[in-house]
Amino acid sequence: MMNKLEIDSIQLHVGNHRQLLTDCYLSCSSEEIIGILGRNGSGKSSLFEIIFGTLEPSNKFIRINGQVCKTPFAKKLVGYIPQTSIFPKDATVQKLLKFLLNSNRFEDLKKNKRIESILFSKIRHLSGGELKYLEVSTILHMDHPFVLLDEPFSGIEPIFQSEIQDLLTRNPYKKGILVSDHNFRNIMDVSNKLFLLNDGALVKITKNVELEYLGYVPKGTFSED
Ligand SMILES: Nc1ncnc2c1ncn2[C@@H]1O[C@H](COP(=O)(O)OP(=O)(O)OP(=O)(O)O)[C@@H](O)[C@H]1O
Repeated sequence: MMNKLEIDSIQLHVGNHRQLLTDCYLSCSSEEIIGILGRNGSGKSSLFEIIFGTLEPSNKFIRINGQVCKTPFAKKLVGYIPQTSIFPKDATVQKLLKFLLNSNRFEDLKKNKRIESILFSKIRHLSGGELKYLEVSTILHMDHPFVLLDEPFSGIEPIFQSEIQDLLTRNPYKKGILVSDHNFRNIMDVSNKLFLLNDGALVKITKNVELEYLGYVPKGTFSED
């Protein structure tokens, strides 16, 4: 089944009436990977929490398959991997996966060599790369039709960055994916659509050089001079 997530009219104020998000529109369909770039503090994590349903802005409009949805997480429509892990540290990987996944999906994920090799380890003993790989592969095997990934490549060694990219592009259960990170090349490699969160608005990027014009990357990153 093809699913569609639409967000619109997001208004978020923080602190002393500062308006952090003013004009965010995007739509994401099954199998689409949408990359969201933005400078530190531009509001990417806040936007994800709003879409997930755990941060309440002054205004929002979120529709899933045409239905307005106030708390997508409660209806298991959206899964979220935040920057900092929330997986329970004392559980073993196997125990956690059996809890989070149905038996078919568990068997499926267990075939993955990386997962197989850490199955009996405790979460607290995984390396940063192993943990992020586990989190991303797990959320992609859960039931939510949409997944939000906040900085899955940050602080991760190159081999794992590339393996996490592979997880996203394989996307076996055809989820709609929103992914943000400061490693813009990883994001550009995996995404079908790219946005820059700039001055509170989601700006659609169609040519890489626009990221220079908007002051997100240094001059010369994509242009000749
Ligand atoms: N309740 C609050 N009161 C004051 N400022 C806030 C509040 N919540 C968020 N902010 C500010 O809003 C900004 C956006 O934060 P957010 O974490 O969403 O940005 P981000 O783009 O994910 O940043 P980063 O890339 O550094 O993780 C930050 O400057 C933060 O300090």
